[in-house]
Amino acid sequence: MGAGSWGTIFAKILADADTPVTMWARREEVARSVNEEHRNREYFPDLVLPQGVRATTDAHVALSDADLVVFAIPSQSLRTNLPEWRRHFVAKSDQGPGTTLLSLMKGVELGTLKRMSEVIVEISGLPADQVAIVTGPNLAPEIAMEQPTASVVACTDHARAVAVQEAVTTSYFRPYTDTDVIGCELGGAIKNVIALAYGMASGLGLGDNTKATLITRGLAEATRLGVHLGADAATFAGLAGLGDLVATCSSPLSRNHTFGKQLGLGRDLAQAQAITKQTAEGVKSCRSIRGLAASVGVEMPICEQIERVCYEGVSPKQVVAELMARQTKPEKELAQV
Ligand SMILES: NC(=O)c1ccc[n+]([C@@H]2O[C@H](COP(=O)([O-])OP(=O)(O)OC[C@H]3O[C@@H](n4cnc5c(N)ncnc54)[C@H](O)[C@@H]3O)[C@@H](O)[C@H]2O)c1
Ligand SMILES: O=P(O)(O)OC[C@H](O)CO
Repeated sequence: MGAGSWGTIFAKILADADTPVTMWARREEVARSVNEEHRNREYFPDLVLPQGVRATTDAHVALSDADLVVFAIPSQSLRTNLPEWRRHFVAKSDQGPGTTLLSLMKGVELGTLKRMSEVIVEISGLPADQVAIVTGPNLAPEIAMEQPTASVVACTDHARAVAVQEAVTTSYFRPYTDTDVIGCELGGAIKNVIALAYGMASGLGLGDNTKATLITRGLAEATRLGVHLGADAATFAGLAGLGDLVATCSSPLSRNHTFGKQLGLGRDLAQAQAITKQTAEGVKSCRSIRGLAASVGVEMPICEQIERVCYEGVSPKQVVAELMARQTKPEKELAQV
């Protein structure tokens, strides 16, 4: 569900793993180009998609026979789409182990402060055991070129995670399984905000010490929130945590990095949006993640400062000064949790 950057490349992964796939696209021209030319002209004009990838704009056609329903739209748009989609997959879910609902999205919902899998459980009415996520260092343009990467399939039902793992294993995509959905999902959402900070540091012309500090302290604040919300601290040292954080922060292919760089160069939110034009999930998630942290009394100073740059007009230079002026403390605060 979603024929954008990641939806298209994930469809390629499924088809290359011999799992037939029907992509749902919003626009007729996108579905037509996939079916007639085996290309998604808008997102990857030079990439020939496998024969096993079909596309439709009809949600019923995409969903009614699906064993695995994959969501790949911007996080904040999931809630408005799910009630209509749900009608088509819930009936099928009465049979066998039931439909698996798989989120590829990396965000936290504004207002409810829910992770994407929580939104899916709430609206689908299906048990959490039927909802899985895929997350990790997975920049779609690199995977489009079949550059090797690893990823994580997380589900509270281990057997279901293994089934998804089998459905998406290829010579270039190596998924591991995990049952820590909370940690994996938070790792994916928070790294987008830290990548905004890292991009901002690039825009300010700051060097590798600053960037390494952002990655390390960003990981510390992600871990701190995760552990408070029931995640396993070790998850944040893995692909869904450190792996994705490093890839997204350091890659010019990352939309969050690119957006942050524009902010660091002195553009405001509207200007950065107009220049980059793509989904940078951290811009909205910095608000919900900060809200989530506040709701459990956890400090997330980098996320907080990114929100101030985005929504309060504070300059990136000023937030650097404020982060550096914070009260000094021991590094390994987790020991105190
Ligand atoms: N692109 C990547 O490399 C990548 C990798 C891993 C995870 N993700 C995550 O996957 C999710 C989707 O990202 P993407 O890169 O595919 O985004 P994208 O912007 O490339 O594509 C989004 C798709 O959703 C559709 N869409 C947009 N607004 C919609 C709405 N209101 N209702 C229905 N459909 C809508 C668009 O038409 C498009 O097909 C994000 O949460 C992102 O963080 C992306
Ligand atoms: O382009 P970004 O910043 O949305 O990052 C894409 C993926 O999440 C990287 O794993």
